[in-house]
Amino acid sequence: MSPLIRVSRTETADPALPLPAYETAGAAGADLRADLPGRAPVTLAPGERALIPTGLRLEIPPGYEVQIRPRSGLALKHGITLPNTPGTIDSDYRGPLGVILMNAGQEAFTVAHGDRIAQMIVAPVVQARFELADTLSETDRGAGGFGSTGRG
Ligand SMILES: O=c1ccn([C@H]2C[C@H](O)[C@@H](COP(=O)(O)OP(=O)(O)OP(=O)(O)O)O2)c(=O)[nH]1
Repeated sequence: MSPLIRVSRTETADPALPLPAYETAGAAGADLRADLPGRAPVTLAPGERALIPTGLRLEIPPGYEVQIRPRSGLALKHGITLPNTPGTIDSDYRGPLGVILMNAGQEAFTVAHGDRIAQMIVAPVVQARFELADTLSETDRGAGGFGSTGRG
């Protein structure tokens, strides 16, 4: 069965704003909306970023995380992205969910109340254990990285 994420609204949120929703049967991401009730739209100049409230708090079940990712349409048409993509929402976080929106385009972009600004992906996550070791197991790759296997 799919995990249940309990959602509450922040004190100042617009109760009429739709909750995150999957737009199609096979969608991986549920769209998040800007919650700016009674506030002027937020205009991002080229290169500018802002924390946009969603008006939501999440109760993510243990063993899961939420990733906040850009919407490709906004990215392609307007250069709108998230500098921290994918934003990580921890299962024990109960604060307001915010989206750090950045304008990597060449023109100003305005976010209005209710706009779909990003999408959230729910994913299983594991916590590893960490142990200090004197030596690590050997592999064919060894220390090769950062393009060590050549171009293409
Ligand atoms: O795009 C984001 C990223 C994070 N968060 C919230 C939820 C997350 O659980 C918390 C902490 O995020 P993160 O661990 O990425 O931030 P940090 O800079 O390491 O802060 P902290 O020291 O609070 O963990 O902030 C958001 O609302 N939106």
